[in-house]
Amino acid sequence: MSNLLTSESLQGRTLFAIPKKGRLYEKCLELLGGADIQFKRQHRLDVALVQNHNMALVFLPAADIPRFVGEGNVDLGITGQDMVAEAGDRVSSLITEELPLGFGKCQLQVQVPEASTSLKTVEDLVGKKVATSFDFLAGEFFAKLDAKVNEARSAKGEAEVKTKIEYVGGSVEAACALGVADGIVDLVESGETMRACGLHAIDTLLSSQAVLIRPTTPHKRSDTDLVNLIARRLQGVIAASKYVLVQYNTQKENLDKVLKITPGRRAATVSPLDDQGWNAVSSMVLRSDVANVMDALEAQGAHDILVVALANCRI
Ligand SMILES: Nc1ncnc2c1ncn2[C@@H]1O[C@H](COP(=O)(O)OP(=O)(O)OP(=O)(O)O)[C@@H](O)[C@H]1O
Ligand SMILES: O=P(O)(O)OC[C@H]1O[C@H](OP(=O)(O)OP(=O)(O)O)[C@H](O)[C@@H]1O
Repeated sequence: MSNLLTSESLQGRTLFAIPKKGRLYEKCLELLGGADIQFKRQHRLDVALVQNHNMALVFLPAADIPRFVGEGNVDLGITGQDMVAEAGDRVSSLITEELPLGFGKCQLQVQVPEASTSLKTVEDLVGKKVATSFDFLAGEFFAKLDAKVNEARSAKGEAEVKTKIEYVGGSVEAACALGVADGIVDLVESGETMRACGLHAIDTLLSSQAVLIRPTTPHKRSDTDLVNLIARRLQGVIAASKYVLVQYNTQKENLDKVLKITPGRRAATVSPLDDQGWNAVSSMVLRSDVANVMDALEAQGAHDILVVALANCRI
């Protein structure tokens, strides 16, 4: 295979857009590995041919992926739900959110200096300056708020006010300290960045996580079977990360009680043990519940409780 990537080498290939850097990048690579999508990304190249499928990966800024997917330039993409919303109704109406991916979880929040005595609610920011990289969503949010506040103001004969949305490309949290803005709209996960900058959140515009997206109307070039196959594989990897398999032995007289604790997704598998009076049980359990489930099983007399991680699954 030639090392040179040209539009000809992409011809006929299904195109899958992946964030080229940032918070979602590493997780996306793990996901692709789990789905056995094999590729080598050459230094400085934002396109990589997939070796075991008629597919190419295109590494793009997370913010551009909704538009490329919506307009059918690529057949599949991963980005944040925040980016889909920020792309606006025209683009998001062209996109189907195929699968929430369970990582890149964060919230888009309005933040103001914690020490401020005059800025306590979002209404206090009306007519002031707000810095953000999400100028569409923040613009929509404050336009509605402006309208509400202005209705009350006009009833009192007061002049209209308009909140000024100031676009900044990054390090948004610095805007208040630098005097560029009175408040900001930015993403919060742990809240560490916000607190380190002396800010606190006073409202939430949306909650977001990474999502697999595809064009609602596939491009005529698109290989729908391959797109569906990849989506199913990714779904398997995500499900495997959410669940574990719990296996244990129980006396038959306790079976009803332990099956209430581990009912399984469809039903638990119950097998005889080579010891009359005992059964072996295996059941899928949400990873986040597993410690509580083990405690409860032990309290009901279950023995030899094992938790097995799933490398992959189809459910
Ligand atoms: N702190 C965070 N925790 C979890 N997910 C986040 C966090 N910050 C951002 N994200 C998610 O990752 C996406 C990409 O954000 P990121 O800050 O990595 O952007 P980027 O594309 O690297 O751009 P830039 O570095 O220029 O800001 C966001 O749209 C959001 O969905
Ligand atoms: O609540 P926290 O866990 O502190 O995360 C929030 C921070 O993460 C994102 O920025 P990132 O670190 O990705 O860099 P950026 O500012 O360059 O976008 C976001 O813009 C916040 O600054």
